[in-house]
Amino acid sequence: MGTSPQTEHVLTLDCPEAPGIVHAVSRFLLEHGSDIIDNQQFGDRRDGHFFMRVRFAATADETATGTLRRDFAAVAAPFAMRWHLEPVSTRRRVLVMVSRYGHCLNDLLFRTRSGDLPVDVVAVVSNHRDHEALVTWHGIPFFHVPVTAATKPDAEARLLDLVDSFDVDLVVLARYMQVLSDGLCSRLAGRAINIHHSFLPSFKGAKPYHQAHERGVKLVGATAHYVTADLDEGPIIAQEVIDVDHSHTPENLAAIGRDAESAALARAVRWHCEGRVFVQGRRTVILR
Ligand SMILES: Nc1nc2c(c(=O)[nH]1)N[C@@H](CN(C=O)c1ccc(C(=O)N[C@@H](CCC(=O)O)C(=O)O)cc1)CN2
Repeated sequence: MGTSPQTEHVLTLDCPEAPGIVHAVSRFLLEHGSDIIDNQQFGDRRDGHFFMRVRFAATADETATGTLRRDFAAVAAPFAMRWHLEPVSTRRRVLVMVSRYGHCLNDLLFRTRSGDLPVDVVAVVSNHRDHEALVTWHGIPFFHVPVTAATKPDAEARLLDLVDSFDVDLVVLARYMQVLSDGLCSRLAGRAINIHHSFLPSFKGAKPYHQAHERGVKLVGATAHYVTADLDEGPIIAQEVIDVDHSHTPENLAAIGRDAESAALARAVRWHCEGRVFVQGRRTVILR
């Protein structure tokens, strides 16, 4: 359409299935002089729910996003839509939590530093000091928050203070080996992603590689999922698997698994931050 400068936005929405949803969205964009760049949608026939993600270019003036949001609210209401409209350039603010194993943290920091992952890691929290030097080298604030059964409530209150003070959009558990309380999980619902070092639902809990070795599996893997109060039960976002064989010890499996963990977690963080992930009960819909 126009040649005037444009700003790219992403509109994500979900609502009960109904006639005219796509028509209403495309008419709204046409009336606001916008070009659709790409569009993904899914209508779940089993539960009658509809999901949509549209990337579009709108006229680039500073009021564009506010105007689009104000006007889209009127389009969304009749369909009872849940929706978000965000400039593509918005970089999500991420707080990473880690314990002793640093491979997923290191991978996330490298990907964000190299521009591969469009997020800002604004803080790192750990119950150990192992990775303080790495995080400080990246110029990111590091917070040592030790956790014992007695100190867990204070530790979790400290984490929530940091989430608020750093205006965090997403908490990433990059091999953080403490179980979060029900209360913390509900405060972080839909904005905390964990990497579990197995191909769920197999080998939940601690020491999945030993469980895998004992069972004699031929694939090991990793699962990135939203954190819920039920350990390792959260909606799955991304999974990765790697071939293994009888010659691999549990330590070999853990070493092989590190690549799967880093890859699955980075993909889950990217998709979440690009607005591609919709939670539907215990499951997710990924529009990509
Ligand atoms: N509420 C939740 N908290 C956490 C989840 C989750 O799914 N829901 N995932 C874990 C990560 N994790 C597996 O992916 C995991 C971490 C820790 C344990 C565990 O049994 N921890 C022991 C302590 C271990 C230690 O101190 O090293 C415990 O907490 O008693 C199991 C699975 C992150 N949190």
